Amino acid sequence: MEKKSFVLGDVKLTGCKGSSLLPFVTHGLVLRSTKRLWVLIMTVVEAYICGKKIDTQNNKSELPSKVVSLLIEGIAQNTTGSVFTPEGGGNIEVSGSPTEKAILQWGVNLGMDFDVVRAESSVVHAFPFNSEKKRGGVAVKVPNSEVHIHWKGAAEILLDACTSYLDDNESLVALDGDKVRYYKKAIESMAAGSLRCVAIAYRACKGETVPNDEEELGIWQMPEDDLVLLAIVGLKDPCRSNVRDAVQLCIKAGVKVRMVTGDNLQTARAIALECGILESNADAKEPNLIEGKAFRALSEEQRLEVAEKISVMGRSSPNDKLLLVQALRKKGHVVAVTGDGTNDAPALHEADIGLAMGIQGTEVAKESSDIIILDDNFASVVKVVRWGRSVYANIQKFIQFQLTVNVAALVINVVAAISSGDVPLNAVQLLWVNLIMDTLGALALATEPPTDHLMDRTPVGRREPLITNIMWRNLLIQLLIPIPYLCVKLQALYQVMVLNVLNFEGIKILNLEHESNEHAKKTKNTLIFNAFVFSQIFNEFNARKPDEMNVFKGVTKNRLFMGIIGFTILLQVIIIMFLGKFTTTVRLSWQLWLVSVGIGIISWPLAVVGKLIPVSRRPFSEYFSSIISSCIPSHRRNMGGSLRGNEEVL
Ligand SMILES: Nc1ncnc2c1ncn2[C@@H]1O[C@H](COP(=O)(O)OP(=O)(O)OP(=O)(O)O)[C@@H](O)[C@H]1O
Ligand SMILES: [Ca+2]
Repeated sequence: MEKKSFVLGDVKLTGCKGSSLLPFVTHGLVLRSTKRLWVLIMTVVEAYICGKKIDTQNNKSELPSKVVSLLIEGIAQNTTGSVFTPEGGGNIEVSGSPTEKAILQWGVNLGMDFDVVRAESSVVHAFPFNSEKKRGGVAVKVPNSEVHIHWKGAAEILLDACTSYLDDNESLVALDGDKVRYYKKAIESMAAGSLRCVAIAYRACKGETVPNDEEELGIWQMPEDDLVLLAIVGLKDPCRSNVRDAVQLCIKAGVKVRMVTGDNLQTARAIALECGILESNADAKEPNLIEGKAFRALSEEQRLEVAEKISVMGRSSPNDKLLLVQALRKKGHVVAVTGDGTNDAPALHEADIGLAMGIQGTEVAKESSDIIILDDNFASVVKVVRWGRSVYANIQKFIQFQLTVNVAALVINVVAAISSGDVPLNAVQLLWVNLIMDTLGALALATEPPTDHLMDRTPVGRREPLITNIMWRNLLIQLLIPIPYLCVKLQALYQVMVLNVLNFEGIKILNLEHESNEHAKKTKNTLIFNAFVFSQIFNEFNARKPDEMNVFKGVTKNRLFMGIIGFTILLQVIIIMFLGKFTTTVRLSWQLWLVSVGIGIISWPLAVVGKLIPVSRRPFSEYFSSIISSCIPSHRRNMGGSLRGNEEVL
């Protein structure tokens, strides 16, 4: 099935789970299952070869040639990247994943001529890098009819499979306890410095031990023990400068950022501290910081318990990422996952929102995601949250506006019809009112650009109602405008209220007694209609900011909104002044125009008063449910489950 997609700044939304975009964007939590959103170009900055640390800038001269040639062979053959030398000279170009590129570039610095080295031996079998095993390898046939098995992978894992190393004199030395401790310490110190550690090892086999025919080769397990350690390198992932700020913005917006990576726990910890995911060293301990293996070993209940506390998971497998997403979703969280590799696909798919990376992301990752981050930058995730919240808030604004208009019109007409058999707002007028609120209102309110205020809000829970208590309060307060009119209709308090003037007494006060009864009634109804429309026009400003006092903030920047308000007023004037026949209205004097606008503008101070009334965070619907469930025993039984469900979310 072809996915619809559209590009929004640096993100591209793909339409397979489009509806799930809304919940995420308002609340939730970003779980990065890749470090790539964080970093720029990786480079090898530390290396341990021949049992000692070497200078990565000037390492060629101090190394024995056999070690260099084996390393170069491994780097050139055991890679998914490549090196391109432009014809006629110029800088060489390396391609591949960031890790591959860094290692290839280091190989070039060691004197590797990529094409020449690859032509010298032939690959007989390959085991592509695998996130589960954290290593990748090739078997290459070398000219002396030997087969070299080259492995490259997570340092401490590969180190465990090594039994010897080549020393300065090119002789094979057994890896004794001291040397293993030395290497482990080196890995720890590199990881603490936020370096990604990769080991390169090899093993020589006799040609006869490798199967010849294709079929046998297909099922052949390349030897992965008794390896000779060639090098351990530390790759630096420089953090993008804006990542820390973006993480802080997420935290402020109530979005918890977690890092789940295949990297070593210490590397992950150092990077998390650098990016602000972990605030201090005190934070960096279990269960905030956990290894994939430990998380995997927990029972399902235990996983549910610790999942919420986890900030960083290191050495995770693709399945750990999936388990964490599942646990968090079970806990009622809305989960967004970022990922690049094929290994991230299950987690991306399982998440409420999957965000794949546009540049580094594999096709599989992109296919499993809802949003593609075109610039591979975490700051764009913040943009997604901002825009998503804005869409959600705009829908809420529109709903509130529509409800106010509809309920007000309905109440006016129903009460009037019941009390006097006469409807002040006729069908054509209601059609016009509908046009204002449906088409023009939607255009005006739904196009409000995102504001910083959106990022200060707390997230909206998965089961929170779309119409919040604040919206109900704003709606009810606006209904106070037609109340005087209704009171008159109901023959109560008619002396004091504004719209009173417009009905029974209105004809007298508006000096319409000398006019024909029919004309006087039409003038009164026109005034009601005009005042009603102006109330809605002014209320459209209130609808922009349901929870802020200053409803005019940034209004001039939204040209479309201003244009629509102007256009609506213009159309209203045209209707009243020239299209009376059509809407059964009459022309109004300037005094009555002032009265209409005056009544309409009451909507502004009313909204301010309304916002001073505090509302509870608990949805009104829940109060009703509890009242009903306490009254009806059977209802209580039925509601039990869902109420408990809600409590868990809150
Ligand atoms: N091309 C590679 N060759 C060998 N080892 C690699 C390679 N890429 C990564 N590794 C090793 O595997 C670890 C990362 O594993 P994995 O790719 O599963 O993690 P990830 O979370 O997907 O990482 P990323 O942040 O790069 O997306 C690294 O710490 C490194 O030691
Ligand atoms: Ca990855």
